[in-house]
Amino acid sequence: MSSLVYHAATRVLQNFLDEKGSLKHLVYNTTPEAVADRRKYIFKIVFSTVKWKPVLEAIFEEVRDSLGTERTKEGTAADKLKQIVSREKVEAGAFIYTFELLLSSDKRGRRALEKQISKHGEVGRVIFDDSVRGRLEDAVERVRVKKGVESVEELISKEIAEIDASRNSVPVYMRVNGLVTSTGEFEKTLVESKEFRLVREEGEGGAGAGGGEADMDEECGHLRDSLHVVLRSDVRVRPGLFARDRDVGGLYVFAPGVLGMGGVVGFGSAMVGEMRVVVQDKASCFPARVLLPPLGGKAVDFCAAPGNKTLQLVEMVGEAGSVVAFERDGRRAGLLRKRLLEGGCFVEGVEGKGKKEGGRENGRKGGRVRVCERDVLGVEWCDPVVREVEWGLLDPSCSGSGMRRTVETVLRGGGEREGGEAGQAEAERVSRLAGLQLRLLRHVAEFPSLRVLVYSTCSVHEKENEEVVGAFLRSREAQAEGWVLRKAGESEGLKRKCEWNGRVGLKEGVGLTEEQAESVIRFSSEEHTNGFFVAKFERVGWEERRRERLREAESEWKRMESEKEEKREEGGRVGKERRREVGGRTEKGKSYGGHQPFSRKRR
Ligand SMILES: C[S@@+](CC[C@H](N)C(=O)[O-])C[C@H]1O[C@@H](n2cnc3c(N)ncnc32)[C@H](O)[C@@H]1O
Repeated sequence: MSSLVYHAATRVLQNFLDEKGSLKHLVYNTTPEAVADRRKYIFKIVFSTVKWKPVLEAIFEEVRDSLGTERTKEGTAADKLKQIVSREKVEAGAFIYTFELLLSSDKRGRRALEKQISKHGEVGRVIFDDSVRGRLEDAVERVRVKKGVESVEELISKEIAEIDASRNSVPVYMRVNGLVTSTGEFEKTLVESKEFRLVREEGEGGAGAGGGEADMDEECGHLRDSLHVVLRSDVRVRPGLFARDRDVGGLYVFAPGVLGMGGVVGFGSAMVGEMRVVVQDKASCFPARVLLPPLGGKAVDFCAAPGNKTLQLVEMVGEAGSVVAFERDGRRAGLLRKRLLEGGCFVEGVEGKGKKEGGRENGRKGGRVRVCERDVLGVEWCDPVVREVEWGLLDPSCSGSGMRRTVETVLRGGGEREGGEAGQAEAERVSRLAGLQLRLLRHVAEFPSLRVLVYSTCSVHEKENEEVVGAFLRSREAQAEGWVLRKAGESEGLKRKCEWNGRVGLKEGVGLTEEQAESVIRFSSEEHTNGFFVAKFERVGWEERRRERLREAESEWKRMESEKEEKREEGGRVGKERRREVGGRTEKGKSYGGHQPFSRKRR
């Protein structure tokens, strides 16, 4: 194993511990080209080390305690080990080398390191030094005894072990990006590769070589239930199975684990890399499908990054339509632009794949998209950028409580936190988020042309879902503008009427009537998706309101613009007078009595 692999793994782990990104992102986007073909292995090393980090910390503590009372001779391996484990933040390399030496079940790494340890950094050399190895092994034994477990394997916390085991028990969803390819082409590519076979429901047509006896699950008697067949299939067997999703057009279901450890196997790396398909949970595909902006429509994604739903909207409105995508976070807005360009969009004001020589757009099938790096709450209702938009999608920041937990999130402290102080902090966070979600809904409800608005979260908390919807419907803005709740599951954008909404367990008093509570869609693991929520609002009497509101918007915008202009002029005049007062010189640190000579536009 080349030392480059371990250097890269150490850097990835350090960046992960410094919260610079997810493991996958760091491994696949920040490691040098020289180790490109070893990335899967690097991911494995770092992922396993992260998983064992609590145990490694306990081992370091033991070593610290035993060496702390010992007078080690300066410059010896024992003395250096003492320094390594005593640092306030133990460096990433110490975790990786100790993991390989003591805990990894795959002994190849350890053997390779033993042979070539001189090529590694000081931390690696110290940990693999024969004179300290015994101390480390003793420390593991003491940790095991303290925890009262039989074997080293049992040291991993039950929680992490469970999550690790469940990682592969949910399907993988891939949505065909119609801006770059088509469902027919996608199916054909997969089937012709002989790597995959399409499992079809009875009466379903299309490309592929499915159907027949193999589509039956004899064990449980489910016949031609494609989701079921795919879910139960073995990801290691070729050809693998995949199926069309029954609710969302262009969405495909693959067996759990089809995305290899950290990477995408075979066909996927190219397809995902070229954004011909987007790995997107089924529930997260619903908001855009429920909104269903028509061809030529003017849509808006109020909280857009990283852009999965924006891509859907751009495809739906087609060449004659347009999409405005807001994102308040600069870094995420950059990511949004990049993904939209790579996903085949024509992004206004940005050169990229969307444009071809001679100014013609390259294979463009979708509408233009304008990325606005702005906080939606700072966008005036009469601002021309939103004045014409009719189809709105609001997918704001939320607690993410519906997202499946991963080893990474648990180790970062993002596990389920109920009760105690952590529970209290989480409850406060959810309340704060719910407040922001409601503010956003009330704010965008006044945009003059908006006729349909879809609200979604990846939360399972009623506080962020039903309660926000109820409070919005009772708000002054919703009442004045005529917003009402519609049945989200009956949208024509779905392949079939969606009647499951997981009402079970819904607490009383969330502020919705029985009928309203049945109009929203709640996803849970029972639907083989992440926890998710979708509500659809429509503006009653939209056509008449729109004309009137547009007139008001135009004159209000003019008034605001001229007020701003007056202020600018006034600022300039006062500034000149002040300068005259101080003899034409601007003195450093001089206060102008709190007056700002040049007012900044509110954002
Ligand atoms: C849940 S994510 C959106 C995911 C996105 N819809 C997708 O499917 O890829 C929420 C995003 O909205 C952004 N956001 C939150 N509040 C915002 C606001 N007031 N104005 C603009 N963007 C906002 C966040 O920075 C974050 O990137």
